[in-house]
Amino acid sequence: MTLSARETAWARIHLLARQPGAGSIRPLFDADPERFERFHRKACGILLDMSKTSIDSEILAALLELAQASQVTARRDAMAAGQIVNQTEQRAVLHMALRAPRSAGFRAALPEGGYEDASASVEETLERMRQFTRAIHTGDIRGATGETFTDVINIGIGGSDLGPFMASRALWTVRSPMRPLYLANADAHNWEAIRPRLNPHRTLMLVASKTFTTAETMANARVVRGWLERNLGEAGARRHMAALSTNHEATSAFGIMPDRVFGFHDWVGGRFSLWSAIGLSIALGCGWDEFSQLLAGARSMDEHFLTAPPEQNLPLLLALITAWHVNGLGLKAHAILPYDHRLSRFPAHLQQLEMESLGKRVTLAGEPVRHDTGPVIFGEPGTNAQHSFMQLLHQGTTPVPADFVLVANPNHPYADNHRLLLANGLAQAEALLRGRTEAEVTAEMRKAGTPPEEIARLLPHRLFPGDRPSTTLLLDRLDAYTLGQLVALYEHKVFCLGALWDIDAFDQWGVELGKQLAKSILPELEPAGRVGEHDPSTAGLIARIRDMQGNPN
Ligand SMILES: O=P(O)(O)OC[C@H]1O[C@](O)(CO)[C@@H](O)[C@@H]1O
Repeated sequence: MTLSARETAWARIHLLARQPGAGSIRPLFDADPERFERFHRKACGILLDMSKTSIDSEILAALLELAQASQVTARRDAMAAGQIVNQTEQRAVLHMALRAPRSAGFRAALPEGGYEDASASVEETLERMRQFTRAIHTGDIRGATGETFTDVINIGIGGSDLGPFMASRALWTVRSPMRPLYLANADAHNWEAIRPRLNPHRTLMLVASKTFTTAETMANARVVRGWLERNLGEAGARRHMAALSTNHEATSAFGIMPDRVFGFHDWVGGRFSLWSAIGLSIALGCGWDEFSQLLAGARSMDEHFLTAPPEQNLPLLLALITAWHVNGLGLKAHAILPYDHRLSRFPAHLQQLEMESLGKRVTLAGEPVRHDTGPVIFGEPGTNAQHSFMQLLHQGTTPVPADFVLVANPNHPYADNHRLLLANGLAQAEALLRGRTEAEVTAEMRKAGTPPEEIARLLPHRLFPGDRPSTTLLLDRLDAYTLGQLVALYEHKVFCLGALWDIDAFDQWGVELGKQLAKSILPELEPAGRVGEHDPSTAGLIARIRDMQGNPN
C-alpha cells in the first residue's frame, strides 16, 4: 500500500515520538549550548522561545514536512482569497478582512457563486462605528434625559462576549472614555451584580449577537431593556440601545433603531469577531484609537502569517509545537499562563477560540479523524496560577505543556512588583524544565539540618521530575497594537492546527444538542410543567428540582 505524503509525514512524527528519550528536553540543552539561540524566533515584536520543548532539528523538520504535506500554506491562501474554507457551513472565513485596509481587496466567495466585496463593507461599518463612538464620547449623542453616556454594557455570550471582554480588560485604564461592562451569563445573578453599578440615564446597552437568537443573550437583553424602560419609558429606552448583529430583521423586531445596528457578515465566526462590530464596546470603553491600534496590530500579524517562510512563521510554529505535544507525545491538556494581569481574560478567550475550533472528531470529509485533535485549554494569569493548579504541572503524573506570556515592560511604575512577576514566570518555566533531583533535595534538607529519617520520608514528595515542556512568548510591552498581534497569532495557530488535522476549525455543531435539549426541558421547569422523556438521571434531577421549588411532579 502506498502512503500519501500526509500519511508518511504523520508516520514520521509517530516514529520520532517513539524513539528512546523522545519528550526529554534537558539532554537537548546539555548537547547544544546554543539551543536557545537556535530554537527561538522573533517576529512582529514577539519572541517565541520553543527551546523548552523536546523539539529538536529533526523533529522540527518532520513537523514542517507535515505542514507541507497538509497543505497549510495552500489552505491559508485559500482562506485569504475568500474561498469557502468553512465547508460544513459553506462560508468563507475572513476575519483578516476586518483589520485590513480597503486597498487589501478581500473578497468573500458566496455559496451560490460569485464574490462579495468584503473590504468595502468592513470599511463602511468601521466608519459608522467610528462616528458613533465619537458622537457618544463628545456628547453629540446623549441619553433620553440629555445626560452623556458614561457606561456601556455589552450583552452577549461566547465570541460576542469573550473577545471584547478580554480586550477591554487588557486596554481599559482610568483615563479611558467610558466604563465597559459585560453581561453574558443567563444566570440573572450576573445582572444583579452589575445593576447597582449602573445609572440607567447614563447607560448604553449593546446587544451583541451574530444570530440575535442566542437564548441567553436575548433573555438578558429583555431584562436590561425592561430596566431601561421602567426608568426611561419605551421611547427613551430605545435611545439607549444598539445592536451588533448580522440579523437585521431580529434587531428591528427587538426595537433597535436601524441606524443603531452595526452589522457584519457570516464570514466572521463568533470567536473571531472581536475585530468586527462585535468590538464596539472596546472602542466605546477604551477609545477609538485603541481599537484602531488593536486592528493594526492584528493586521501586522496577518501579514507575517501570510508571508513569513514556514520555519519562521510564528503561528505555524505554535501549531506544530501543539501537534507534537498532542499527537507525538499524547499530551492532551494545554495551559495558558499570561504573566500580566491585564491578560486575565486571555485564557478564557483562548478556551473558546481553541476548543470550539479544534474540538472535532471527524475530518472535513466526514471521516473519523486518525489523530487526536484539540487539547483541553485552561489557564489563569500568573502569579495566581502558581498558587492554584501549578502543583499538578510540576508533580502530576502527566506533563501539561504551558504557554508563558511575559511582558518585559509594564504600564505602571511599580518596578519591584514587575520584577517579582517576571522572576516568577521565568522560574516556573525553569522549574518545569529543570526539576529537582534526589541529590539536590537531599543536600538542601541536610543543609537545613533535617534528620536522615525525615529526609527519607519526605524525599519522594519533594522530587520534581522536570523535563516538562513550555513555550514562552515574550513581548516588549502590552498595548493595543501588541495585543492585536498576540490574539491574531493564536487565531492563526488555530487555523494551522485545523489544516494539520484536516478538520473544519470554523464550525461548532457540538454546541447544538445541548441548546435543543435545554429548549425541551424549559417548559418542564414551569410551575405547571410535567417531567418529560429523559434518561433516569435527568428525569430524577428535574423531579427533585420541582420538589425543591414546591411544584408537583
Ligand atoms: O453571537 P451569537 O450568535 O449570539 O453566538 C454566541 C456564541 O454562541 C456560539 O454559537 C456557541 O453556542 C458561539 O460560536 C458564539 O460565539
